[in-house]
Amino acid sequence: MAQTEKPTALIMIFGATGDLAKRKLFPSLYKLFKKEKLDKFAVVGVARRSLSNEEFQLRVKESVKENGETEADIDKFVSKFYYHSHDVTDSSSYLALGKLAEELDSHYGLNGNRIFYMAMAPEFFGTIAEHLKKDKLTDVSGFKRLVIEKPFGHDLESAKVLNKQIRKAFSEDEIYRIDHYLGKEMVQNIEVIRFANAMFEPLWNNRYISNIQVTSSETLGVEERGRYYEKSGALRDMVQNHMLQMVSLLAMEPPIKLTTDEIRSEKVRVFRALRPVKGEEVNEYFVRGQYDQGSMNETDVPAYRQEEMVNPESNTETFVAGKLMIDNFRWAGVPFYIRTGKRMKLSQQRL
Ligand SMILES: NC(=O)C1=CN([C@@H]2O[C@H](COP(=O)(O)OP(=O)(O)OC[C@H]3O[C@@H](n4cnc5c(N)ncnc54)[C@H](OP(=O)(O)O)[C@@H]3O)[C@@H](O)[C@H]2O)C=CC1
Ligand SMILES: O=C1O[C@H](COP(=O)(O)O)[C@@H](O)[C@H](O)[C@H]1O
Repeated sequence: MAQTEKPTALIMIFGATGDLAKRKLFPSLYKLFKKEKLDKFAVVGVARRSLSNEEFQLRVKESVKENGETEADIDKFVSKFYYHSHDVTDSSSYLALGKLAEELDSHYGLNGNRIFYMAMAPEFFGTIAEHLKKDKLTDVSGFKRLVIEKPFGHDLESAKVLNKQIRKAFSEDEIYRIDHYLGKEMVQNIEVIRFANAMFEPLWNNRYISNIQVTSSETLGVEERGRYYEKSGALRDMVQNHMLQMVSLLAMEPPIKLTTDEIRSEKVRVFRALRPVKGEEVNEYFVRGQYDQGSMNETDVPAYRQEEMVNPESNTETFVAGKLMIDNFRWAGVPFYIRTGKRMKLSQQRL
């Protein structure tokens, strides 16, 4: 598809009743729809709970409502949303999903294009990809894409296994491993400030910068995501992906071209220069914390251990702060301080 063409596709969201779908995916799709950046499309939401199409559409409607939106626009948008109740571990259910996909493809004239968005706990990513292939949902006449955010495995070994699983169903250029922080204006501005501004680049080094701080604090608690969060904690939920992406953009050398591959290579060089922290040094470099009960805007809020689907004795961290050192010529001696947490006093992302 040429960059200027408006996309036409069936979008399948796995985990369509969850937080990511509600807070990010539906509102983003609606913004594209309002700006007329989507051509023909339909959305199939997949999750276990039993919902009718109308109930699902109502949830989508609630998540996109903002001041000034017209009901008619929203109704037109949500009318393209369908719901398929399905446990992704149950093989028998994919055939029905495939049938629904074909019907919608032909009803809306979607040219056989399909986007599969994994808005579910990471342990399901590989299973879903394998089923999509086995049950022929990836046998399409148009393009197919798999979108995954994170966590991508929980260590190197599991990331490799996951890669193998998804590569059986999708080729490398069909897989979009994304990080939504890279779409934030503040993060996109890093490149502009650094590389399109002759004033800053000469100062961007250890001679003029004493330390760099990257903060992402949220006032939200874990909400209804206890099951997922218990296995992830702040370290895997925020640090290993978003925080390190920001550190790499701040620290990388100017790429020879502003292309995906060149930028990635420069980021990888930053990670190679990251000083490993030995087991016995962890306490010197990192602190972890967990939120207790308290009040936010005069409303009582529970402790992490009292949240739904959280072990009452959980030691999962909801706050992490740490110091990273990048041992290269540019950054020798400059600490990068990162901090992120839930149920903090302020919601802010700061560099
Ligand atoms: N929330 C966020 O801001 C962000 C989240 N992410 C990533 O997105 C993914 C999802 O996160 P999030 O939305 O927060 O998680 P949630 O726990 O809020 O949602 C999980 C979803 O998966 C569904 N689900 C769970 N088990 C099954 C199953 N066996 N079969 C079918 N559906 C199932 C749930 O619905 P039901 O119970 O009805 O089955 C629900 O819709 C995670 O990998 C997370 O890291 C990435 C960036 C931001
Ligand atoms: O990836 C995630 O990000 C959100 C925070 O993103 P933001 O765009 O709302 O700042 C976080 O709440 C969630 O736990 C995590 O999975």
